Amino acid sequence: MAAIQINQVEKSYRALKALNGVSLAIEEGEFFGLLGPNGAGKTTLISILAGLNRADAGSIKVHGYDVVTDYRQTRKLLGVVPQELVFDPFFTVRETLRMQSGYYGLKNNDAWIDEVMHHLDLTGKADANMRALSGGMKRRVLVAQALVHKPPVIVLDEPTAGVDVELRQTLWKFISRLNREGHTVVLTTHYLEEAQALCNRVAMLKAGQVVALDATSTLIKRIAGSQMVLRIASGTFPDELKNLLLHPEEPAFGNQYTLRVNEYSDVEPILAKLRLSGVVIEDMQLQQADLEDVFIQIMEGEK
Ligand SMILES: Nc1ncnc2c1ncn2[C@@H]1O[C@H](COP(=O)(O)OP(=O)(O)OP(=O)(O)O)[C@@H](O)[C@H]1O
Repeated sequence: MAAIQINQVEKSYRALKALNGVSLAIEEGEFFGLLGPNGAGKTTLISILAGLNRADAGSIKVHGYDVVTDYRQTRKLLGVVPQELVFDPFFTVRETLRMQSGYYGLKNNDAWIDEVMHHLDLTGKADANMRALSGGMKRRVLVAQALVHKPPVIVLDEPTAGVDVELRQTLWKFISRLNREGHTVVLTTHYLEEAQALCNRVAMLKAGQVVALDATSTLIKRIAGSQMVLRIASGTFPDELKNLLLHPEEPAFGNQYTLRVNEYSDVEPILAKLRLSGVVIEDMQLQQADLEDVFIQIMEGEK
């Protein structure tokens, strides 16, 4: 059974179709990335999943339970870290986490609360009032709050937007550990490097539709290929290689040319053609394409 089964979900805000028939299944134990430019519909999808918003059509199931009709079950299965920081400023960190535990009917949850605070480097702030915390610290509490009931499915909406490197590392270490222990993790982020490093599989949303859905490594291999960056010391770049340029419509950047190569065996014939046309190479680098290249290609609509 899928951890999350999203079936033909539609949502409009007046004339704007924020989600236009989204379907995808996230398996138990996956570390899944939900990517897309601003306004693609990621937060709308997560808020429907979390029961904070209603779909106009379609359904979402968590471990087989419907997020609308079986809300009591799905809210126990899910731990959602929202994008926005909303807190009661008069409570301490520990009180906030105890209250959240109470909300799930958990008494005597202190051992786990202590462990979560420890892993998120919050122990030193346990008795500080929420209003006295920095934005980064508040975000840690938001993560801790979503984890008090040890949810099997953890959903993080832009958890690292605007936070420092230290928190990112602390957070990813802890979330990766929970994932290794069997928790399903769904992440939205604009940091594609982060998504590439963490997510086994990603979906890309564009204008409310899924435009790519695959293993991260497959997407990178299938779509982007590698790049060869050449700097020419002398000679003229031959016309017959211009079809390999990554951006043939743009003028060359200084003496630098970026070519698309699919395999290492493509490199030698390119070098031979350059040599024949009298080009002397000053510098050459082969760069493996990354998720950002894939993202840009897909969002521009060329596959
Ligand atoms: N409550 C609302 N009322 C009207 N329009 C909304 C509302 N919430 C979202 N939208 C619109 O729906 C579209 C999808 O928004 P959503 O926040 O889901 O995108 P997103 O992919 O999460 O974007 P971001 O990366 O900026 O967080 C956007 O065009 C947004 O302006």
